[in-house]
Amino acid sequence: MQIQLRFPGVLTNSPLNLPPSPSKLPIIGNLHQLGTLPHRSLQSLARKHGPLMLLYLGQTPVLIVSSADAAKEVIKTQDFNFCNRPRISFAERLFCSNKDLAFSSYDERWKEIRKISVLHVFSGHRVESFRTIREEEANFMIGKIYECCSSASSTVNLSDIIFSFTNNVVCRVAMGMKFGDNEGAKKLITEFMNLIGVFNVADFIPWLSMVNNFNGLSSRVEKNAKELDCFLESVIEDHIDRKKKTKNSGDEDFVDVLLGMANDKSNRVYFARDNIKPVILDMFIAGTDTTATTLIWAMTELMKHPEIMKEDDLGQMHYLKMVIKETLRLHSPAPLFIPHESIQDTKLLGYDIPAKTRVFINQWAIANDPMLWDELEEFRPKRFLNTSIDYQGKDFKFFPFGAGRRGCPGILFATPNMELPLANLLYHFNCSLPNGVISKDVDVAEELGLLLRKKSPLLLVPTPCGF
Ligand code: HEM
Repeated sequence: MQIQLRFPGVLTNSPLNLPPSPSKLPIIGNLHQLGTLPHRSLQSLARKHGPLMLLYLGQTPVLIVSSADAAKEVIKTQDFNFCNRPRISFAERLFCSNKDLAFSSYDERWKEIRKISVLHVFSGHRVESFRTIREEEANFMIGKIYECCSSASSTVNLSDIIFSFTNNVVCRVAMGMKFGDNEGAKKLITEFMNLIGVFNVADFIPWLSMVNNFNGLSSRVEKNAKELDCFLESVIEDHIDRKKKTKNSGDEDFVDVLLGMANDKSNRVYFARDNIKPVILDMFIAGTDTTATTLIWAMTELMKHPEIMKEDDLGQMHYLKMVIKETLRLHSPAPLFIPHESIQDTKLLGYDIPAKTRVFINQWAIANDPMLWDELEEFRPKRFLNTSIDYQGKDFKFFPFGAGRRGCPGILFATPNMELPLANLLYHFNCSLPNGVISKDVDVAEELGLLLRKKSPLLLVPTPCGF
C-alpha cells in the first residue's frame, strides 16, 4: 500500500513518489526485519528493494541509504538538509535535554558547541598536546600484559586491556583523572553507555512508552541521569578549585578548556557550565568504545591471518595504517552511524523525501558492496596500497567517520589512539591463540548495541619479544 503523504508546499495535491518499502506488519511495521544485526539485514533488504528504501520501524518512517551515490547526496550535496538528528528519548534525558554534540538537533547552540569543540577540543594542536598521556597509557598497557606473561596463567583478555587503555586515555584527557579504583564512577559511565545503546521501543511506537515503567528502564535512566549530574558537578567543582590554587599550570584537560569557554561573551550562543557535562559525556560515548572496538577487531583479524602477521612490513607505519583502514572497512564500529533527520521536504535520486524523515546511512553495506570492492569478505590490508582511499570523508565508498556537518570531529583524536597501541602490541609481543584454537577458527561473531563489537572477548597468549 502506498502511503499518501503530501508535501505541504510545492507538490500539494500530487501523491508522493516515496522510495520502495518492503511489506510490513501492523503496529510493528518492519521492525521484525531488522534482526540482531540490522546492518546485515538492511543490506540484504537493499539488494531486493534498492539503495533507497523506506522502512516503517513501528510508526516511524526511516529512510535507509545503502549506496555510495545516495550517501554522497545525503551527507555532501544535501548535507544541509539532512544534518538534523531525530529525538531519541533516553539520550535527551541523559544528555541534559540534548545539550551535547552527537544527539543534539541542528540549531544555533549545536553549531556553536561544535565550533568550540572542533577549535579547542579536537584540533590537531590539542591532540598533539596529549601525546604524553597516550604514550604513558600505551606503556602502562604493555606493562600490564607483560605482568600477565610472567604469571601462572599466560592467557590474556586483550579486549579488557584495550578497553582500559582507551578509557584511561579519554578519562585523563577529558577530566584529568583515571577511574582507577573509583569503581562507582566506572559503573556510572558503563551504565550510561549501556542505556544509550538500549533499543527503546518508545522511540518507534510512542504509545508503548509505558512499557519502560514496567521493565525498569525509565527508572534506570532517571537514576543514572541524576547520579551522572552529581558526579560531573563534583568534577567541575574540583577543576575550579584546582584552577584557583594553581593558576596557568599549563596542563589543561577538556573540562579546563570548556570552563574557559563557558561564559565567554564572545561566543554567539551562551556556552555555560550545563553544556560542559554533556560534551564530556560525548567523549565517553563517542571516543572510548569506538577506538577500542576497532583495535580489538584489528588484533582479531591479524590473529586470523598469520600470513599478515609474518609480513616484514607489518611494523611499518604505512602498513599499520592499511590494517586499520581494512579493519574499519570490515568492522566499522558505527555501521549505521547516528540517525540523521531531514529538515525540509526534498527530492533524493528522484524520490520524494518529506521533512522530518529519519535516515540511517548503512556505511557498512557500502564498504562491503560487491560492486565497489573485490573479495570483499577477505581481510586484505594491501587493497589500500597505492590508492588514495582514506577515511577522511572524501570518498563515498569508504567513510567510517562520516562526512559533512555531522562527520566525526574526533578523527584526529582517534587516529593516534589506534596506531600507537597497535604498533606497541605488535612490537612487544608475539601472540598465539590459547587452548589449541587455530587461526581459521578465531571467532569473528558480531554484536550490535550502540556499536558493532566483537561478541566474545579476544583471548591471547602473548610472548614478549621486543624488550
Ligand atoms: C574509530 C574511531 C571512531 C569512529 C569510527 C567514529 C565514527 C563516527 C561516526 C560514524 C559518527 C557519526 C557520523 C554521522 O552521524 O554522520 C561520529 C560522530 C561523532 N564522533 Fe566519532 N568516531 C570515532 C572516534 C571518535 C572519538 C575518539 C571522538 C572524541 C574524542 C569522537 C567524537 C564524535 C562526536 C562528538 C560525534 C558527533 C558529531 C555530531 O553529531 O556533530 N569520535 N563518529
